[in-house]
Amino acid sequence: MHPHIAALYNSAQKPSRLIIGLMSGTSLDGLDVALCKVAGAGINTQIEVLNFTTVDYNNEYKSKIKQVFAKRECDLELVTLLHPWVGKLHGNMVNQCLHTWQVNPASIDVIASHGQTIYHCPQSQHNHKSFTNGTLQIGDSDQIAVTTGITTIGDFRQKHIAAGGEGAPLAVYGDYLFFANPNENRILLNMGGIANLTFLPKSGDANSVFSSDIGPGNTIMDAYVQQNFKGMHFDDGAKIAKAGKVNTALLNAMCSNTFFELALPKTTGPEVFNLAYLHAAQLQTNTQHLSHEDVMATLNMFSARVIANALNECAQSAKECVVYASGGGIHNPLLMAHLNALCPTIKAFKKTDDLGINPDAKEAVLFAILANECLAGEQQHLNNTAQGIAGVTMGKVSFAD
Ligand SMILES: Nc1ncnc2c1ncn2[C@@H]1O[C@H](COP(=O)(O)OP(=O)(O)OP(=O)(O)O)[C@@H](O)[C@H]1O
Ligand SMILES: CC(=O)N[C@H]1[C@@H]2OC[C@@H](O2)[C@@H](O)[C@@H]1O[C@H](C)C(=O)O
Repeated sequence: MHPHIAALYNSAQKPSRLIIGLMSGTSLDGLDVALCKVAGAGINTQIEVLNFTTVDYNNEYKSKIKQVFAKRECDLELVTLLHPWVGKLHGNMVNQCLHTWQVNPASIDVIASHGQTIYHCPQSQHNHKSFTNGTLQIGDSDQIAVTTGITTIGDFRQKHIAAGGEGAPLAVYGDYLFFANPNENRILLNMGGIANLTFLPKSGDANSVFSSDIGPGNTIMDAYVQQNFKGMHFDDGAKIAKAGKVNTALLNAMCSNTFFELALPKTTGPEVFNLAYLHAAQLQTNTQHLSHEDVMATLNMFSARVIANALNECAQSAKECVVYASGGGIHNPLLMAHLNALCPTIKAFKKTDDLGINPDAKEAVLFAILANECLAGEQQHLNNTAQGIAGVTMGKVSFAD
């Protein structure tokens, strides 16, 4: 047996494993790195987050990725070069974290790497009859494995697509295994660039569980701030939006898009929800001359309204749902206040730290859970193609040498 296979076999049989989960989202703010101690597998998974940090991306990373990010046309040579470059960078960031945390790389069983999404296009979006759903994450796992000396499991989304899914959201697998609870109907809400939710009925009925993207979380707000407020990446504390007034005509125009009419579950990305989307709605409503503050107030309410609509829809199918929120959007006080006001059907709004998981770390932890399933899972507990949940094991293995 190859020593790397023997090492994986050994890891899979240990009572607990050390797995580093890596997530680089659509906001391009940084690489989330979560060092997790994972015991068991399947519905017996137990997770302890031993260390977590976000390693901020510098302007070079942001500007290089933005040249290809969510663009239908871009420089193919640059994409080809970025794939190993991002992988190597992520590997170096992991090395830097391990050094800071004083953790021996040899003690880590595997790294779970999401990579950097550069394009996401479910069939409902691309409309080419001869193609299936598509998504592309760069940041080659071989580079991460070679740079860190740690076996790396990556590229999780392609199996989901191969099995008929849209490649996202994958949160449902980790959410179901780790957060489902027989005493409470739960909605796990993540508000990153794009907002998504997982519905977990207390019945535990795997056929009723589902996960879906909702629409924009922070992505259009971030893009608008970056375009109009030099040096700013996002509307910190919603200061800009709080100084403006919601424009109802613009808000209503933004809310009318075929994506919102599609049944759940569905996925989307900044390929749809971007500044061009805003500009089209402004042209349609003759609101091109609004102040930046009024535009931001409207964008904030737009995200809140579409998220609230999805939460209220879920809450109709199960009484007394409790929402557990995560992702950068929880730090936006105006967005949170709007959500509270727009969701009378929700019993309570909480954050995932009430369930023991730092809300900023949740997505990185999710990928650690997926890698743990790839390594030590026995069978998939979820398999419902109607809900976009394929009963497959995801992830590809890269060895260090
Ligand atoms: N203090 C704050 N005030 C307002 N907004 C904030 C604050 N902190 C973070 N955010 C928002 O959260 C975003 C980052 O969220 P997050 O890291 O969850 O995104 P992501 O992982 O890239 O997204 P996804 O994985 O969903 O694509 C920021 O770009 C910003 O819009
Ligand atoms: C293609 C892609 O990277 N999608 C992300 C993005 O960020 C949030 C939302 O859109 C979600 O669908 C997904 O990530 C999470 C981790 C998921 O798959 O559950």
